[in-house]
Amino acid sequence: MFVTRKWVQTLITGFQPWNSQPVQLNWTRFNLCKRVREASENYGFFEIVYDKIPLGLRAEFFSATRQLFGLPLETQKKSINPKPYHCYYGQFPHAPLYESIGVEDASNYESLTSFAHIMWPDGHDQFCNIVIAMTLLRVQKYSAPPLGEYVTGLNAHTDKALTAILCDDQVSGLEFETKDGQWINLSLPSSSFVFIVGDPLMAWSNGRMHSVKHRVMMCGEKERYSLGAFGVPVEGTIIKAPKELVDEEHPQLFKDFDYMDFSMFACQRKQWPWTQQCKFRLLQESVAD
Ligand SMILES: O=C(O)CCC(=O)C(=O)O
Ligand SMILES: [Fe+2]
Repeated sequence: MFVTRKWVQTLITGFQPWNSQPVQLNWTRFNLCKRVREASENYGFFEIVYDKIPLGLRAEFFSATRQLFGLPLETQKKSINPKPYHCYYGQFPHAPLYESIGVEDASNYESLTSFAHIMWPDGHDQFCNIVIAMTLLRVQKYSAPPLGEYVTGLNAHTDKALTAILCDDQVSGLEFETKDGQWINLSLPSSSFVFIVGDPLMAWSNGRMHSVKHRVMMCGEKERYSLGAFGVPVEGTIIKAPKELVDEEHPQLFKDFDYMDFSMFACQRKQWPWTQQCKFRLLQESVAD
């Protein structure tokens, strides 16, 4: 499953701009785009039911993920990448249960095999074949909390990627904050994924889409693994609200900004993964003259 530029553009063209006629799409597609847009505006996340990935492959994927996190810590830390969120993260005092490993360009076999060679001296064909069939950018592990406790696995934050598509190994824990301030737990069926609107998509849509605050809370005896395919624009991408979404009634909320500058800015401030600080301020500061 890929989050392609075209796919994200479909979301954008699914908008019915305030000042023009609906985009000409066939009726089913138009309705789907409308529902995606409404969910993105009202909730900032929605469930994708996609049963084309065999459950066995999903299970194999999480077993490969367990193998990866089972490697010595020094090995996991070897995948160095200067780009934010693209390497090993973990051992944070604020989130002791949390660890993650990012793989850049994971749908590309060559970059995947070079990652596997860093992790395992002889490479790991099986790992690569499983991952390529799923596509990923980051895998997360949350250790089980102390018995009987309900503990934060990942603090509340909004995503700095354009979009995220997540699934887990059927150990629930992902929670979303609704617009009226309630936290709701999402237990995903094994054939589903969740789509999340990130801050840049919120800025790109001139504030129409809602970059929803979410967190991971852990309870019970099981550790939890999740997979996140994050939509990261190519270097040099400028996030700029389309003119159709800007008018007198809806002035441009954010200055145009370079995605990579924003991502570096968010990461350098060591906000991640605790970026619940007002995203508007973060975006505005990052693009300030
Ligand atoms: O592990 C999860 O389900 C959530 C991960 C997440 O929100 C993130 O990595 O930004
Ligand atoms: Fe997130």
